Amino acid sequence: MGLVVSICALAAVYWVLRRLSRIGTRESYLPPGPTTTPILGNLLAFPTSRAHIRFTEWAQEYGAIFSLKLVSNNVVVVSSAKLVRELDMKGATTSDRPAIHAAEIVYGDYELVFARHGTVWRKVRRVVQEILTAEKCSQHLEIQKAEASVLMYDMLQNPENWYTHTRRYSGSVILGVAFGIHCPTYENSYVSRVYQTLWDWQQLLRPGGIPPVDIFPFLKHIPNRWAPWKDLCQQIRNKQRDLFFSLLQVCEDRVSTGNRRDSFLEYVLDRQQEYGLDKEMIAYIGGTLLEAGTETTAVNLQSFILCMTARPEIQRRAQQEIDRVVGTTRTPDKKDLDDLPYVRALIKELHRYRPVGPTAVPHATTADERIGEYLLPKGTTIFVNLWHIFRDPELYDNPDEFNPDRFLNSEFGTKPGADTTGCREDMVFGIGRRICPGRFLASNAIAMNVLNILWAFNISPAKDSVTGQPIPVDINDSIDSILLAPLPFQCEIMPRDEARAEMIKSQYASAQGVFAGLQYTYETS
Ligand code: HEM
Repeated sequence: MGLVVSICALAAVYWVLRRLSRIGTRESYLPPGPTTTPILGNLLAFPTSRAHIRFTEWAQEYGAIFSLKLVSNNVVVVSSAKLVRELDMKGATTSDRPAIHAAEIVYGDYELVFARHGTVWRKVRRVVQEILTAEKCSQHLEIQKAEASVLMYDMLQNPENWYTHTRRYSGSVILGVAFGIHCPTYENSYVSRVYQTLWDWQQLLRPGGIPPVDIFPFLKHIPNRWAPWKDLCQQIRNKQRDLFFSLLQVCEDRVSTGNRRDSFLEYVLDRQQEYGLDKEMIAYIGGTLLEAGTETTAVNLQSFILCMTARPEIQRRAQQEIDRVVGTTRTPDKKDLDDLPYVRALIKELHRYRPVGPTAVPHATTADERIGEYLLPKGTTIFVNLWHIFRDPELYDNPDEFNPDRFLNSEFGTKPGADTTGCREDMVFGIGRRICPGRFLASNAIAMNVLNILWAFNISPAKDSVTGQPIPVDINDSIDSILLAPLPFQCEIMPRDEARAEMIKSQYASAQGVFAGLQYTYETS
């Protein structure tokens, strides 16, 4: 009897050890990837910053699809347009988000960007998609145009603060179209509150921002007194809710008093029953638009200024084209873009060269799915490495060069003979069913401001105060964050002539008429 017990005990130990030894080991059906270590897999090798660069190095070594084991979690990184097309087509099983415990605490399941694939996501996504169609966004072009006039005026009056002006601009546009609010300044405004909460949230989301609870779920159960990050999540949640619900209140008051501003949120409140939304969902719809639309658009503009500072000859060529079509007696209009092929190509090249989200937002599978020749089990996290796709030497000649001409020579900027399967113009906005619903609003913003800024200003490197020599900018510079934002840098922004400066001032004055219909705010609370 004793012998039987001993054999059983040994067998149990052997079984446990075998199971343990498999943890962290890559299964044969997964795509290849860097060598794993027992239990941890690739956890220690997972990049803690600028993931797109490390992912690109791995793609060069292991191919267009590779995998990482984070203990028992599977992560797959896709780095080719062809495979993105497969993801686009297999949206039914690849549209979830990975479970992120911090996001669960901060947002519950209400914030669209992080929401898991389920009833709430479907309901909210439908509404957001409906209010952000190209047609609905065109009804708000007046606000976007007026805000773009303010951006030009701010750059004229106070060019050294151009970085903050782009932030005010993008925040105030969303506040205008979503809530009917105009923020004339960055400081002490709703916009700076949005940036503060976004910053806190991104610090928390960074690898190492909190203990790895998503990989070691038992960490979730550590009592609050030993887990200060739980408090931090709660504080961010409280700050966000204060902001989201105070903005909702503004719109509810308008609806109830009839003092309307025709904003998205008023539209949603009117259809609350039809859409089956509760108050919580509506508040988070507004909050999501604000958080997802503000920094992304500003970063896009900041990258534009960076590229123009670094490449004056491209700037001149675009200005010459605009001058031929628009002239000097009026400011540009978005419709002018139809007659400006080089400027259109410049915008496409900007998205390729500096994608706002170089690894997009990770998706996750809701069922076992085949991508390429591999099996991705249910629950696999999928990153799309846009950075590598847009620098794929099989697709692009000299991919590290900022060169709008490539988009004049072919639809997707690709080199002659390249296989363009899966290439699409809006890939920078994401994949499949989760594609960015704000892409029409964002595209209007970039078009208007690129036209305005090139028409109005000459942008050049700042001069060293002692030597008078231009201070070169690093076109690859970026803040270490999920978005590829340039670090704030100095440049000279000068009106191209006095007549244009006067026109900027008069357009700014006319824009005040548009804002008169909106609620002004310097609100901080
Ligand atoms: C240049 C500007 C922008 C870029 C490059 C951008 C890019 C992206 C990307 C890559 C995603 C993830 C898509 C995916 O998971 O496959 C996304 C999601 C999202 N974006 Fe944008 N975005 C921009 C502006 C905006 C604006 C202006 C808004 C709204 C006003 C917005 C709202 C959203 C929302 C709500 C989601 C989450 C969609 C979901 O998960 O279902 N974005 N965006």
